[in-house]
Amino acid sequence: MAKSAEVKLAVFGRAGVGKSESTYQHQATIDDETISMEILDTAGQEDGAQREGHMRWGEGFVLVYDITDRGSFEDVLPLKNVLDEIKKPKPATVVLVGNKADLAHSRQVSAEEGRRLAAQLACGFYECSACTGQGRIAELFLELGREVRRRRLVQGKARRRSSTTQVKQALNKMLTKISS
Ligand SMILES: Nc1nc2c(ncn2[C@@H]2O[C@H](COP(=O)(O)OP(=O)(O)OP(=O)(O)O)[C@@H](O)[C@H]2O)c(=O)[nH]1
Repeated sequence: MAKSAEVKLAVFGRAGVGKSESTYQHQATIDDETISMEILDTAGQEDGAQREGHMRWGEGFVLVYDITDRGSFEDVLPLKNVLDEIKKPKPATVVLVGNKADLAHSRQVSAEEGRRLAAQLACGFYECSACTGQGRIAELFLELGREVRRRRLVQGKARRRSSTTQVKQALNKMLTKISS
């Protein structure tokens, strides 16, 4: 089996949306590679400095709202904007989760609205219930872990390419000096 990778994921969302209930997955196998995920369950009430520290720490973020609480849904976009600001120049890697899907009778946010927001954020979307286990909770962590890993590889390659270009430029300069 290939060597294991560590992916740091953090779960964000307004207090009471069900972050603690949904945070349980710690290890998963992706494409024959065991990926160990360190998952941070942030508190909805944490102060600015704490929140910023957690945002810097995480490589991938689960943005949770409660389908019975429209305010928690409206919190998502500003939260993503703060994450993007902290993760500049790359956008933050996120997945959107509408929790408490078992409380459909009290629903304030439709699944379609959730899907539309996910399309706007260019991320995956899941509706689930941390209480009943409804929805693909394990899969959403997998998707996020996989995406973090994919972006890390792409960025690593880009960094390697840019350092190769710098070496080539330096060699060209030296050669130009020598030949002049
Ligand atoms: N019906 C239902 N209740 C849920 C679900 N998920 C969480 N809850 C309940 O919602 C309440 C808040 O859940 P928590 O997981 O503590 O919420 P949290 O987002 O971690 O809250 P903070 O730690 O304050 O930020 C608890 O009473 C949970 O049992 C769910 O999927 N369905």
